[in-house]
Amino acid sequence: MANKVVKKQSSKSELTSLAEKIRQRALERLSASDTSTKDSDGKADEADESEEEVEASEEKEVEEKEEEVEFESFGELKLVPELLEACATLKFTKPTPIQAAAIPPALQGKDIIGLAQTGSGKTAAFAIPILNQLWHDQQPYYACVMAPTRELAQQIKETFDSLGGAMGVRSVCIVGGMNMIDQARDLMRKPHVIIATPGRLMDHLENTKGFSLRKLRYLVMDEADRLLDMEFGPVLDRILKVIPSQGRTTYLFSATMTSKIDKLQRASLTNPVKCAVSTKYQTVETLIQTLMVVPGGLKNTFLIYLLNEFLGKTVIVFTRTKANAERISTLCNLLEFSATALHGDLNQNQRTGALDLFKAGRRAILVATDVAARGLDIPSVDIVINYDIPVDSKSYIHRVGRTARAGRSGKSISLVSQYDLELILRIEDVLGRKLPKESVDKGAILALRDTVDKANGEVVMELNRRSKEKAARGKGRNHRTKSRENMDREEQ
Ligand SMILES: Nc1ncnc2c1ncn2[C@@H]1O[C@H](COP(=O)(O)OP(=O)(O)OP(=O)(O)O)[C@@H](O)[C@H]1O
Repeated sequence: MANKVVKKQSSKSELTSLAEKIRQRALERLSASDTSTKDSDGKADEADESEEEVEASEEKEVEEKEEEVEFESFGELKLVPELLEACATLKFTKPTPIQAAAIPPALQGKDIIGLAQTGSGKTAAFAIPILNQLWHDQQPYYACVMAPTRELAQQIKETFDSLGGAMGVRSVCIVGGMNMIDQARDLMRKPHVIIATPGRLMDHLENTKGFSLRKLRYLVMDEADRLLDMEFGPVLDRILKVIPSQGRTTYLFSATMTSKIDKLQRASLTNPVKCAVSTKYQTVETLIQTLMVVPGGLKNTFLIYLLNEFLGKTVIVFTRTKANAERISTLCNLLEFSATALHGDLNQNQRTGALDLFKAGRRAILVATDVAARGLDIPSVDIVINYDIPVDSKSYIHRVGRTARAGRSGKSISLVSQYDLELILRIEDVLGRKLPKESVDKGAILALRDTVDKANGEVVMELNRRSKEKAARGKGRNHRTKSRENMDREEQ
């Protein structure tokens, strides 16, 4: 954990001195014109990174698996010894409920729709049956897993590697933002499992000689509802055209799943079994969710107040826009809360670097857009703060699901301004309950306000300056690659 300069305060005099300290530090740093701890392009893009609205219609389309089966150990699932060993090494003692529900029908060769809460072990629920089959029938390009973001694809690869390493499984991660030629070389090494974002996978299917998925046996869509959305749909349709429909097993997994028949048809499932472990869109019991009503113009101050309250904890702050993520992260650093940003305006090395810094505990705060909302498994996230309320409820579920994972506890706080009331009501509706309000120390807020506002003003000016510089540098540059890169829509 990065060194802490601010301590949790309570009395009024202490608060004033806290504000004074922060102000002092801000002034010192501003005069040194150093407003960020990392390289950033400061692009002021207000593009909305949210997902589409939750589907209201509940159409019945697949057979549901009713009975809940409990297994005391993975041994009862009759897996190959190498997989049992890997589970033991990973300290997976018994299957989680989604694993207990999905693995048996998957081992029988069924198509699966897996629906379970965030952090409940869905990755292993689809990786284990694939690896078990692969052991009996080791072939190149055996399975392909698609994920909506690069970071999630990388994480899924790590799960396949740790579960399949002992049986010699080779996997490759094919995502946007990385070198095509290196990836083509990796593909030529005939890996068994390909984990990919859709745009880049399509690129290789079209352009990499000798690479095809004609013999593919398993197709997995993780965060399937997102992949089946409009934005990925056309690329997905093209991918599905060039992989076999006969003899292919398909798994769809997510914590929130579309129930629209046309979308599910896009995935070309054959008599799927729906393994739904909890009812729709539930969050885990170990997660405490609250909200904080924030008067207009005080959002930044409330955020800094909260970060100070949670000093020493690991926090993800979610924003709706890339520009906000960059601004908040810079603001935090200026006020000496160690933060890093993760959003689609960063190049892939910066994105990977940011996540690694956070995972390693070298930054206590990750300020991210929804690019980090789905799937990322960082076990030590204590708190999720919604700086901006997501415009759809699904996104809320995925964001708060970054904490309280695998049975741990966690907390989420949503900052609600007068503009967000409707959004929060919709979220509460989906959750089926009201979110309790956090109390706030008004004295602390008042004491912090000037310092935070001033620092924020400086940050905005600095980011604008960088943005102009970048625009000037970028003028006349060739943007040929842009349209293709845009197919990895997680960047948007
Ligand atoms: N059987 C098990 N026993 C103990 N821990 C497990 C087991 N299966 C998975 N885990 C751990 O639980 C954590 C969450 O798993 P995973 O990332 O697959 O969740 P998820 O359901 O995909 O979440 P999300 O919906 O957010 O993507 C991981 O750290 C994983 O290693």
